[in-house]
Amino acid sequence: MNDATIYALGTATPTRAHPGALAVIRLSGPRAGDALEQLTRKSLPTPRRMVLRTILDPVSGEAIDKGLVVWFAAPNTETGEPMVELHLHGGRAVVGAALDAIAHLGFCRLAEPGEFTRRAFEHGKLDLTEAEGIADLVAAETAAQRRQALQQMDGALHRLYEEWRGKGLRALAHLEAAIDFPDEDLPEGLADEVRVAIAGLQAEIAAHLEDRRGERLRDGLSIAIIGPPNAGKSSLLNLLARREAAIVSETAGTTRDVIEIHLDLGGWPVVLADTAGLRDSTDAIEQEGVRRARARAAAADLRVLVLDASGDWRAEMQAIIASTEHWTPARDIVVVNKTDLAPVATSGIVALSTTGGAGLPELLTRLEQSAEASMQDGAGAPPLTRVRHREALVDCQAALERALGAPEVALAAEDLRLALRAIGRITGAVRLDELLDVIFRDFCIGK
Ligand SMILES: Nc1nc2c(ncn2[C@@H]2O[C@H](COP(=O)(O)OP(=O)(O)OP(=O)(O)O)[C@@H](O)[C@H]2O)c(=O)[nH]1
Ligand SMILES: [K+]
Ligand SMILES: [Mg+2]
Repeated sequence: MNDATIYALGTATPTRAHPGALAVIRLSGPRAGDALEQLTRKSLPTPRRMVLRTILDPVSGEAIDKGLVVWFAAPNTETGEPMVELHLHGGRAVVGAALDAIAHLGFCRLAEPGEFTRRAFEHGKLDLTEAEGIADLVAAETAAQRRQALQQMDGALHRLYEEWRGKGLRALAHLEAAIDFPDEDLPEGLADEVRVAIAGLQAEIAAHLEDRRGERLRDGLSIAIIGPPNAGKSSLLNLLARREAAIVSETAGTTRDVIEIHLDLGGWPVVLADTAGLRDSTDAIEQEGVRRARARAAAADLRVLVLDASGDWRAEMQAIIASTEHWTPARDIVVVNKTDLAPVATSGIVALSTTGGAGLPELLTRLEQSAEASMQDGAGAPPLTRVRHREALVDCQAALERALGAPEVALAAEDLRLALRAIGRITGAVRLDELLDVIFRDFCIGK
């Protein structure tokens, strides 16, 4: 499959309304150099040097554009293969003719989605987590998402998972040695050493699984607006969204479904949810709304409780906090709304008026502080970012647990192998010959 030389437009597809000033077309594969020679009718330039060339159609000989081209010689390229970049003018006709010209060469094909990165992985230029980091970087919408993706692309997760795999491999090497070379002089207390190593690994993985920062950052921090009917929850959602996302009315019980909007809160991506007013109701539909509101409040990373300043807000606050699962006083925020009707001056709460906008700056500051605090739980180690990794690590933990409880060394070794295979699945690197290397390095058996 990698015999093919592939090509693709690397920049956005130009449209009539949005032609690009520039367009970059990339080629990768064994005949990328041939392609450049034939498209320019000149020999290859010095690698990694931009040179000005006229691009010609190989069939008609017609000049298509004049642009900067770069030749990258393998293996020191992004994919590990010979590569070419064509920096052209970004209009539709230029880009269309240039792509046609490459097709006319007869030995290149259009790249499939992600194929350049996949080739980089196959040539050992990056592991799967780094490849995923690239995808996340391209998809990043906020500053914090960009930082996390960049860290992952730079190998932060790769190094963490490889470190765990290294620890597991050493423990496995001890077990393998005990199985394969029972008469050899092995260090004493081997079983204990292995036990301690496995338990240590389990603890590290457990802490990593607990840490939700990475997933929050990729998917958005979940914030639920809750409170009694008519407190102004939907008004607050609309104020933060700067549009009429939810219906506002003086009828108590207006909102039924959970309504979500996406926000950038000081660089943190947020999914903000408006919910039904919490009260006992005989209306079956409203009851369902209240059930959903409570479920969302419990599942959210943060909660904003909105109360009506003109009512008995202190009593309502106490009742709702007491009945809300996972209410966290240090993070969750109490907003007393409609302060245009009844002023309040109480510390610890945010006094707001969604109609006049009073108190909005304070609320935004509190929200940003709470978001930042949630995102920084367990900061330091790079966070888990994907369900794929989480699932593999859960499998890994289960296998480690079985290994600890195994009645025989051979069974423990098998479970440990499965645990390592699960980690290897994350990075895409499971090679059995590595195990032998580790055995001989650690023990010098047969010397
Ligand atoms: N005076 C005043 N009225 C407000 C304020 N905020 C909201 N309201 C009004 O209060 C009423 C209820 O607002 P909503 O935003 O629908 O309240 P809600 O909490 O979403 O209500 P439900 O969805 O029914 O639970 C509307 O008539 C709003 O115009 C405020 O700050 N001051
Ligand atoms: K309402
Ligand atoms: Mg509402």
